[in-house]
Amino acid sequence: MITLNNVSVSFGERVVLNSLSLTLTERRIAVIGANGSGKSTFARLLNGLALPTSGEVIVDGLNSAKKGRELRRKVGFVFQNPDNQIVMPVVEEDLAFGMKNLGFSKDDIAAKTDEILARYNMSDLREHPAHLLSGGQKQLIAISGVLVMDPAIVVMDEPTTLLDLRNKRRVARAVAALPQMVITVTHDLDLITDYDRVIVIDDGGVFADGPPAEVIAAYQELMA
Ligand SMILES: Nc1ncnc2c1ncn2[C@@H]1O[C@H](COP(=O)(O)OP(=O)(O)OP(=O)(O)O)[C@@H](O)[C@H]1O
Repeated sequence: MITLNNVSVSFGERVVLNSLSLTLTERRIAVIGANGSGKSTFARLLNGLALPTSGEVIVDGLNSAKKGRELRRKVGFVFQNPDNQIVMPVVEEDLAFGMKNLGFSKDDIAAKTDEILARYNMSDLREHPAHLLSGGQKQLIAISGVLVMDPAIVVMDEPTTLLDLRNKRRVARAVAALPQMVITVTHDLDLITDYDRVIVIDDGGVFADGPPAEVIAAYQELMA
């Protein structure tokens, strides 16, 4: 469970999020809103990449301002641009990187690498140079690099922006099959029609919050 208690975030004079109080328990939660409305900032709060200027974020009992390391272990974060996430030159090295940092054994790393590449039909990419992957392959490898670390919660910041329709569907299927709680920031309204809850951020606050059909309709009206 994630709780935001009166969370505000300001950058200098600019108040990006203003006194948000939310409890997040659903398995699939989407966060939508206009460009610059504060969605990425909201996502980054959830694993301590961004800290509240005031108020607090509590994730399964961990206060983000005090337990940053533990929080980042618990909450996997998929960045919008996979080039910011893929850090090693070869696919299998990249997948191993996070696991090594967490102290996984060699056997465990090999088994998890095999499993995740097979799961997404990418076993033939194991020794592929990461910079030569297509945008969609990179996005899937970036997501895989987070999933192999077994986070309890997955936060994704626009995971389908670079993708063609086929790869969007691959990512949507991959996300649908995850056992974890997933929070997705997105402009891709097709991706979230099956979600449990959609939150619209606007003007620093929550404009709408509820099931996809009615919240997406309210958002479309707001943007009209
Ligand atoms: N580290 C930072 N320092 C200063 N300003 C920031 C910082 N991070 C975000 N902002 C500002 O906060 C506002 C919200 O940014 P954010 O990236 O959260 O929006 P977003 O809703 O994710 O936008 P988009 O849909 O365009 O990705 C923007 O005006 C941005 O310039």
